[in-house]
Amino acid sequence: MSTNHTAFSQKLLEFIDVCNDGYAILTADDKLLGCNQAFADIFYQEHRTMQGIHFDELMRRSFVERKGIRIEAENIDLWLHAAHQRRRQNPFRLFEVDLVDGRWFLMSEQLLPTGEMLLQAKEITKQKVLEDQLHSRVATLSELALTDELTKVANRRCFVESTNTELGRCQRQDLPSALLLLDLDFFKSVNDLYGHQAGDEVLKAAANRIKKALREYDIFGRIGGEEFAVFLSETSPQTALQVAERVRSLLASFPIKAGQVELCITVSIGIALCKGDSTFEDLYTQADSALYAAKRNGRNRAELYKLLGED
Ligand SMILES: Nc1nc2c(ncn2[C@@H]2O[C@H](COP(=O)(O)OP(=O)(O)OP(=O)(O)O)[C@@H](O)[C@H]2O)c(=O)[nH]1
Repeated sequence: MSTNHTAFSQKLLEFIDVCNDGYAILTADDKLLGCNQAFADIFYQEHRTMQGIHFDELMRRSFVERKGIRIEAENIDLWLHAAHQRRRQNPFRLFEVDLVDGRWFLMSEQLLPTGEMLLQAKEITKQKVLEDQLHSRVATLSELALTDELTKVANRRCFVESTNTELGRCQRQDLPSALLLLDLDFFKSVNDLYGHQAGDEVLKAAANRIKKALREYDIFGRIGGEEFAVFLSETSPQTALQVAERVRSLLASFPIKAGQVELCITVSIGIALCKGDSTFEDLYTQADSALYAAKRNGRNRAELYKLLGED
């Protein structure tokens, strides 16, 4: 080795000693040849005491002492087995790890043809925290864009989009489906007699109660002031009628508490059955016309849209 080379290696070691990034070298049989203190800090260890430790042993310590690398596994042997499937497969590998104490590191593994490995660990906790905040902000914004603020059920846009997707699927697979439009009866008088806030309470409670009468996979949304809608995919006409009746009777069965008062609230429902290539707009118009009939025929009832001449 030339003098210059030796000087370079010596300087490199000095830099590595004070570097914020962790450095470690593993032998071909996976034992720690040496590391700097920044690397040892990941494992809460003193770098001089780490020499000769096998990679597996280092991971076992993290697992047992719950210090260092976060290892979410029931069985460390299985975890090590999976880790060895990923390690030493390519000359270079980059991956992120998180620690039990919440820190995050970007790790790189560089393999020499001899099988020795250089590990570099760069702390990326700040970037990860910002990334997390950004993700949760995006999630909140998407949720706000799709959810009705008052009742927390799907808003009109979300309902229409989801229904269009499901309607298309049912039509492609030739499955029956139905659209229900629900409108609370004489709701204006709730506002007029007890105030807008009581009206809001009624809307929230009614939405909750309607949801209880539905199946997990039914699409339910608030599509206007006191108007809700339900799309029932893979549902026969008989079942659609039963669901509408279940919703109607559950709402009428006991009063809704709104502040100091208890109010008897009922709902009128219009039902449209999907036929052939009906669009959402077709179904909506038909359900709306059936809803109008339900109101006209005395409210607190469900009506099925029928074409002229149908039974
Ligand atoms: N409190 C409250 N009221 C709302 C909201 N959105 C719409 N409304 C009210 O809902 C009422 C709807 O009344 P109408 O469409 O006249 O019908 P109705 O009194 O329910 O009578 P029918 O539908 O014919 O049985 C109006 O008074 C709206 O102001 C809301 O978010 N909160």
